[in-house]
Amino acid sequence: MFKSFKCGSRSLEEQFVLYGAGLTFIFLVPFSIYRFFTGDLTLAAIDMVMALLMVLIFTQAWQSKKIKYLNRFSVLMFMLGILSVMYLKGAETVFWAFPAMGATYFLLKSVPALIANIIFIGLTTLLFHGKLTNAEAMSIYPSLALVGLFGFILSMRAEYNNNKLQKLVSEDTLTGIKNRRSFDEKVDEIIRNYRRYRTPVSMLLLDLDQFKKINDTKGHNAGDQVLVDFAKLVKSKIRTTDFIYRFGGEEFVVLAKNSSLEDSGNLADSIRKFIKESAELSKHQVTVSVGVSEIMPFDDAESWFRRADLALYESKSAGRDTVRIAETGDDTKVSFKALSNYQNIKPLRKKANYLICPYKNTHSSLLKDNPRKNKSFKAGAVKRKLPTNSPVKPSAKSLARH
Ligand SMILES: Nc1nc2c(ncn2[C@@H]2O[C@H](COP(=O)(O)OP(=O)(O)OP(=O)(O)O)[C@@H](O)[C@H]2O)c(=O)[nH]1
Repeated sequence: MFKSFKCGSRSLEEQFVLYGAGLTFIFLVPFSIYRFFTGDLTLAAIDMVMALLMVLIFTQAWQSKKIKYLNRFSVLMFMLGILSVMYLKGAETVFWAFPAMGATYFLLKSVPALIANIIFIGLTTLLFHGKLTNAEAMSIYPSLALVGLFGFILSMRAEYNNNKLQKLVSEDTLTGIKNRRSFDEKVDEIIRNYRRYRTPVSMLLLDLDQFKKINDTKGHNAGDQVLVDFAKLVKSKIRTTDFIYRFGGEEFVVLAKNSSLEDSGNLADSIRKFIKESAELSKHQVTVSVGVSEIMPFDDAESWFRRADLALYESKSAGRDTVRIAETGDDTKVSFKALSNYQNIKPLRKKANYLICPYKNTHSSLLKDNPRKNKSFKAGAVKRKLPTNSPVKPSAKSLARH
């Protein structure tokens, strides 16, 4: 139910299992001891077994953080425990069923929790079959059914609100694609995975060219529609395993998984062409500049993004409607490895709108040479300001690199 919300390093759902198992253990142990000393050995044993199972659930949740199966297991244990108590002690202990039924809605999603509760009520009916007076049956079964029903409605409402909230914080309201916040989260996740599996991932930073002109000449609504169409078109061009985000304003990012610098360069160039030739956008003469960088072993979120941003800057400087790739390479061990990955990239240099920008000693010199070096990656969109009398001629510095 709380799947998406994180609190510290553990999700609320994980915390709930930990607190739930811990508190249930603390609650059950005195009961077990009391029953032991009052001679109720069977119930004392059931309480103790339940308490030990709570210790098991707690330690598993603490270590593995995979609480999906633990939740199901907890529900099963709760229900079996209550059914055993009701079997041994009779209908007067049925009130223990209510907290157990309520707990299922915290531990499972609403529909599985409802199913679990229906099964529980069915088993309770079998257990009490022929043992209840009509008056008892008329109060026990409807009350169990109502707890199950209201729990379900509450849980559905919480899930609905949770999903709505999740959408609000993670999506861009104009284009419907994921927003900057989701991008930050995904980049962190990709970097964590990359450090472990070393699967290549590239970042394509896309910036619409002279977008201000569209707003100024055709109005803000037309500008909005261009952004919507642009997001839709790029989304249709990338693989379903890739991700697209609106980074801010007229700037978008694609994260291409399992994609080397060369593959991503080709992808970026095909997006550039696709946008230029698309029926929806060509009437506004929309073009896009793209900067591409591939994640490197030494990267953090900022340095990876910074390379794509520099490549985009080069792309804008070179007259817009182009793709630039930030190629890493220096004499350090890390970059030597990186260089050997790019042996096949040379043919791309021949393409007119497609040039490779080798940034030497990427990690340190990027931050040293970049005029926006003090801007924090997380602090807001970095903006580059270029002369608006497009097309800007490729800068001598940029061409000199090649
Ligand atoms: N319609 C609309 N315009 C937006 C939105 N967000 C940002 N903008 C506009 O996007 C424009 C961006 O302008 P600039 O940063 O000068 O960039 P540009 O005109 O694309 O020029 P270059 O990037 O240098 O090619 C600004 O006029 C913003 O007002 C939006 O959600 N809708």
